[in-house]
Amino acid sequence: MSHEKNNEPGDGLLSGEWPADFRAGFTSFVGRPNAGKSTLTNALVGQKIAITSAKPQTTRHTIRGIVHRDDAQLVLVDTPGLHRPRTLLGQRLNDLVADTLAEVDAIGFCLPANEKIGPGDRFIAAQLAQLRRKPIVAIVTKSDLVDRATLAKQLMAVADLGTETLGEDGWAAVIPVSATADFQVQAVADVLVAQMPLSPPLYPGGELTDEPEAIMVAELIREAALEGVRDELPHSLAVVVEEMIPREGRPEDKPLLDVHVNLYVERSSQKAIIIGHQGARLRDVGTRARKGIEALLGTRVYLDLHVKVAKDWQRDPKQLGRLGF
Ligand SMILES: Nc1nc2c(ncn2[C@@H]2O[C@H](COP(=O)(O)OP(=O)(O)OP(=O)(O)O)[C@@H](O)[C@H]2O)c(=O)[nH]1
Repeated sequence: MSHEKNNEPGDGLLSGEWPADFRAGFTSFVGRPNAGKSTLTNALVGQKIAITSAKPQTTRHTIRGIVHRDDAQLVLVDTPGLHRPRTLLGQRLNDLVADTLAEVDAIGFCLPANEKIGPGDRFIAAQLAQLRRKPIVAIVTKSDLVDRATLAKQLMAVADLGTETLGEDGWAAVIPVSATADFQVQAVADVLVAQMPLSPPLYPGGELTDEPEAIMVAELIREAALEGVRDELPHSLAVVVEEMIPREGRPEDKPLLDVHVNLYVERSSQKAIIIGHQGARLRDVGTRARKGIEALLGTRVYLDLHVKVAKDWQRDPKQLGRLGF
């Protein structure tokens, strides 16, 4: 048997056979809030997993998507927006980011094509410079939003930022992409794969995420709950899946999963927003989230949502611990 194509993509862990030049490893996207990290992750993985939104810092959990290819496996660790700590929550997020980055094989630093390099980007670049000798690929996102000349200028400016912060060698590569227009998405994967070590596949094929199902369920609910009210509730919503248990006494071919979930907000005014007039909005959120969860888990779901007020949870270490941060 030739050793190039003797396995399903990523199935090597089970079959014990993979090409000698197979590469596998971890990578993580960093960048200012809204830089396009989640959208790029989704485009690469080909399934909607990470939350995307028009508002900054919605990605609170580290979510991995896996790109399976015949020649490589790229495990994407989606970090929250690296930003200057303001609240305690911000501090925790930054610790999480630093821990995550120390473990990955390469970093993709996302900078939007349509925004001038700013202090936020420089701050992140300076942080990345401290992770000595970790390959960093500069990814110029949203390139569909600018014309060629502007894109060329931005690529130069980004390259300059690399040599300013990392010294002569600068970034491992600079590459433009548009995740929404499907421009250069494969090229980004190629560039990142080139930075991965030679390694057998790390995960069996077909596995799209390494995240506990509960976290993905929580993300789906959070996304549904924020829809249309992001302006009122951008950062003050935490979703905790308390329980996911198969309903007893169901026929084998018609299982039902009971999912009990608490949504935490900071103020009772926010609770009212989530719930809506006579609970209409919450019912709607439940219906939409349930469809997503059923699609994700492949089983029928009974979704039980409760909204609770946890005062100032972003600043209270005890609350943060309870909410899983
Ligand atoms: N036109 C265009 N818009 C994009 C592209 N990629 C992302 N966006 C938009 O930019 C916004 C932010 O994208 P996200 O992927 O959520 O950004 P993020 O970096 O993950 O943001 P945080 O989670 O806040 O850190 C969303 O409204 C996206 O639809 C792109 O390639 N082209």
